[in-house]
Amino acid sequence: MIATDSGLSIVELSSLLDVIDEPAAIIALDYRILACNQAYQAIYAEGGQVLERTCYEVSHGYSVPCDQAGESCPLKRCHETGQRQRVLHLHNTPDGEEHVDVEMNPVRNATGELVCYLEIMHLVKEARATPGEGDGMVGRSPAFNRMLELLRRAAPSDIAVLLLGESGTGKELAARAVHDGSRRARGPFITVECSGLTESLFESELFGHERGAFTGAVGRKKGLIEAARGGTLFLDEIGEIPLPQQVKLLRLIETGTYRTVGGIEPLHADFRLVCATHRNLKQLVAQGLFRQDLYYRISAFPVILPALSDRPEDLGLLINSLLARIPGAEQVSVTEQAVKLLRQYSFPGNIRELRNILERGMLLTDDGRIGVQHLPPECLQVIEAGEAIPYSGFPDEEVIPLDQLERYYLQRITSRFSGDNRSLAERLGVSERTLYRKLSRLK
Ligand SMILES: Nc1ncnc2c1ncn2[C@@H]1O[C@H](COP(=O)(O)OP(=O)(O)OP(=O)(O)O)[C@@H](O)[C@H]1O
Repeated sequence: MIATDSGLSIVELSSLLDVIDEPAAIIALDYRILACNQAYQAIYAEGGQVLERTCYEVSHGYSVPCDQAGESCPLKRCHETGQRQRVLHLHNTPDGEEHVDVEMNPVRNATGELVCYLEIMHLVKEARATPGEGDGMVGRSPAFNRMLELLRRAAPSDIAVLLLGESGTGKELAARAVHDGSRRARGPFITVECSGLTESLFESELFGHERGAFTGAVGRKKGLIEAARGGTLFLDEIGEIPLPQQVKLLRLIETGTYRTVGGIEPLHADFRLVCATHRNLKQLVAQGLFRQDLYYRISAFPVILPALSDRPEDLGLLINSLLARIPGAEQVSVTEQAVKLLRQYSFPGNIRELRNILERGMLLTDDGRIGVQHLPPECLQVIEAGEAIPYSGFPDEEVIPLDQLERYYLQRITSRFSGDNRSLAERLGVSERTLYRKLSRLK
């Protein structure tokens, strides 16, 4: 059809698409693939043929269009709006299902009538949906995908991104993803850990200092702003910066210039700003602990990182990915029962805590299988509505050492028992001294 309209054969059209580096295809109004480039063929054909098959079948293995399979369909949205559409999808690739940023463009004839679509697949390198090599983000849950889509939208521009999320949710990895997806990706990525920086240290670290600027300044020192030239400056834990330093930061962001400590000449800064905090910045502003003007400067594009408990679908993937990344844990696995128990745990320390649990479990297991008995006691409680309730389903097939069982039980009973330790000891049939000794082992 399109080939006839344009006078080009399918072969010519496909070779025309080869000028596009990424996988690209011409899709008919009825979802059939009319032509595609070699990059598309390499990813989606798997040695077979893709022409005349539907895009949803080739990309997802679906028998119906994406919108009928519970996903947003860029083709349908393109048809409805007449505009270019971009959506993040999980697609079948030779490496398994991976994130793809799908761009759907309308193609019109001389009278302005929509005749087909040009689909370009931007492969997402900043995140993986299958366990594999590398140290970037992994995830495929709806909450993770929404966050990834926002990061990808923000990345190409120089807009200031503010990453908000609990500790251990992956804010540093997200900051890296913004950098890697930006036009500054070849430039430096400089992290500044803001908590614990005193006023003088803050200035000399950030701005650098001249020789003799203060006692001990024996030579000129390059500041982190200079180090970040042409790249990204990542200010981690920005909520911890005291007010006097906030003024200096604001001046830098507003004017784009700074002076080294002891220096006279104003220097031009050239960085993209990404900030992160686990604090509620708006609340800090209301309490007068964070400057409102600085808040608006750094929060042009806020992105909330989901807590691990908000992305339960990712737990298995994260476990496998983290095990592949922990040195020496490549051959280690987690038993089904232990995974079941982890699924019920709330992970207040998020992915960092999961990583710690796996590292610890790896050291405790002798046979390379992390079982229930290798999990820390806090995982053996189901947390519901903020209150600890006992986990009652100990698996029959895994032997739990009795002293661990005692610890679980003591932990559980002390959080629920309303009386004092004397009456608890009495009910447990031990002396108060014995109870104290046992309780002190829990800490
Ligand atoms: N999506 C993810 N996929 C794989 N690993 C992750 C992911 N998110 C976080 N991690 C891992 O979890 C750990 C904590 O991540 P990170 O330091 O980025 O968290 P954070 O939010 O910056 O924490 P904090 O606020 O305490 O600084 C790191 O080991 C990181 O590699």
